[in-house]
Amino acid sequence: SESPKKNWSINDFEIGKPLGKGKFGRVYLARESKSKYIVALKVIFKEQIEKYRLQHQLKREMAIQTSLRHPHVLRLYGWFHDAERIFLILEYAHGGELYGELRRAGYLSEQQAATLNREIEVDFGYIASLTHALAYCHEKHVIHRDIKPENLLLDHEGRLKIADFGWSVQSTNKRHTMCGTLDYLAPEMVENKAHDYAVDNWTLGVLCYEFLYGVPPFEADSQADTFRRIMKVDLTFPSTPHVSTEAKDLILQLLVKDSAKRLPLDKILKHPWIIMNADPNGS
Ligand SMILES: Clc1cnc2c(Nc3ccc(N4CCOCC4)cc3)nc(-c3cccnc3)cn12
Repeated sequence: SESPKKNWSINDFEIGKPLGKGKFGRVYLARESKSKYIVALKVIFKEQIEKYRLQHQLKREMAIQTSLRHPHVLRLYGWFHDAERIFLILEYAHGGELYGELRRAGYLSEQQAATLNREIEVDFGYIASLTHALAYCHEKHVIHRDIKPENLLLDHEGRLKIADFGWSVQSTNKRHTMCGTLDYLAPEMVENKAHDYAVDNWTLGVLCYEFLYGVPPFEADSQADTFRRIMKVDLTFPSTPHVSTEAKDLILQLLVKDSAKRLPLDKILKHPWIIMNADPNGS
């Protein structure tokens, strides 16, 4: 909704059920009283932000997410604050977390993971959608750096929405800050080396593997072992479930240690695995 710049307050909203817990607060279903428009209200406690000195990061997340307009990026409509809390007015993703779907299903079909066609319109599956969204973010000089199933939401039609730009950065040059969870970290992040856009390409490879096998590729019992597996790119493909050689080929072209050698986003969309799953006459 293109609401004109308005200084919102909590009295403009009816708060509904909690949708989930974020790192620094909770997310609630909410409705704007006048328009009856449904939103997600993310409540962040100032004292938590001050304690971890994340004010600038939160400001950056808000500036970035407000500036991004893409069908696969969750909208941030605006924000307001009171004495102890900051409220983000976010697009409500009716389908909840992709994580939930992945855990319920165990793993996704190749069609669902790569791309899928709907009678009504060409719609893209998760990897294709993510690639389009990341290409858009990279055009706007934004590296997300924290793409993981928990940050991927689904709308009422099951379309993917990237949320939680808490760790993204407006990339002017190479970044050095450590962030994100372990499983999805590219080697250069794990080594706390300079990194750039290509970290998101690596993460696409991690997610592609996880969508098809139900577990991330470098999962291990301890953080140290996960680090080691990432640094060695210790990648194995279980024989089950049957995954096509094209899917494995794409994963192998993304999980490459040398960030300059990872398949660029535009080439991902032309990869045989994506093409063969975009069934042109609708399925
Ligand atoms: Cl931001 C934002 C926008 N929309 C959401 C959302 N939407 C949403 C919809 C529906 C269901 N349910 C659908 C029926 O089955 C039960 C779950 C959950 C979340 N969830 C979260 C969230 C955050 C943290 C943990 N867990 C969920 C954040 N969101």
